[in-house]
Amino acid sequence: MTTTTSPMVEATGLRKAYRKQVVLDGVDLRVAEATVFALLGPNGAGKTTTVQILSTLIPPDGGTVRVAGHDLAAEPDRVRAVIGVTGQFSAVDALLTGAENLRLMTDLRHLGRIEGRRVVDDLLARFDLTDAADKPVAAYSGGMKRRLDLAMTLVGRPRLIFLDEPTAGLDPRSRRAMWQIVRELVAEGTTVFLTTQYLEEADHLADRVALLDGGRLVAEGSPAELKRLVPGGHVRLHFTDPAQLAAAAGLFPAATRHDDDLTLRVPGDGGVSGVKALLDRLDAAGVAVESMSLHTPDLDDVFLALTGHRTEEKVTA
Ligand SMILES: Nc1ncnc2c1ncn2[C@@H]1O[C@H](COP(=O)(O)OP(=O)(O)OP(=O)(O)O)[C@@H](O)[C@H]1O
Repeated sequence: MTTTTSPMVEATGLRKAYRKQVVLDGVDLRVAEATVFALLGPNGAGKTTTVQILSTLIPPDGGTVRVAGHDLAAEPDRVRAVIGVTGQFSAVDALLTGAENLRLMTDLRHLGRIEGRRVVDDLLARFDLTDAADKPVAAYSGGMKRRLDLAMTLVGRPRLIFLDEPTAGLDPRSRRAMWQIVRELVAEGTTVFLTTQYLEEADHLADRVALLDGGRLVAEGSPAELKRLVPGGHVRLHFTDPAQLAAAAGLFPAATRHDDDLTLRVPGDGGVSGVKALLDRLDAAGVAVESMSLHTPDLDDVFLALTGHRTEEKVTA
């Protein structure tokens, strides 16, 4: 893995408003080379706007950005030369075949016939599209289209790739295939800037995660660091008899009791020894528990704790 002192992306005080609606309200970002950075946030949080600014598609109202050491405002062409963008602004032409789409990209890059063909064949094979190479993209599945989109971006050998919600709407298998491709790219030294609404995706893929809400970053860190921001997990005990719930609540003073649904939340990390000790105590006291469930904090809990809502919720402006 490559390490450099200067980050691949460095944004300071990014601001953007549409009329009176402030979309980005002073956002600072640093993305190290050959890492995955995930920008999380609910619908309308400003993720796509951030990607559009960082990839030179729209100008910010304020703030400075450097990409691979180049100032975005002063040297946009140099920035464009090192980046690739895929996702919501897909360049894939549905009427052409997968191979034709890729050839279009190699022609745009003036790769020449022989080199162009080699690159197309390599990318088709790498993205598991060789069998579908001569089919029109209109007949591709969602996962195949995303893979082709990313393959087209790679023709330009970008050092930094923006993936805007790369697995939205994909089935779990296609999602995992995309994650594997991203990991391989990063292992080769590519930097990936990802936006996603899926916290699980960020958890699996990202070295650093930033949570965007209301135009500001509310937290930034590795998935593990962010999870440590929220209180630990708990064991939830379910009862059928209010008297049994009361008895259990007496055993665990730190627990939170919910009389409406007859549950007791006992703080704990969900580890085997802690759960066993808890069950042993209930058993020794002769308390009858109907069922139990374990809950460990995930990024969803972090987001909820920091913003008061979950990422899937629609934010109304
Ligand atoms: N060209 C535009 N003109 C006016 N408002 C815009 C424009 N582009 C984006 N917005 C508004 O800015 C806000 C942020 O949009 P953006 O697309 O960046 O959010 P997002 O986090 O990417 O959301 P999603 O997950 O839905 O893509 C939204 O309220 C959107 O309506």
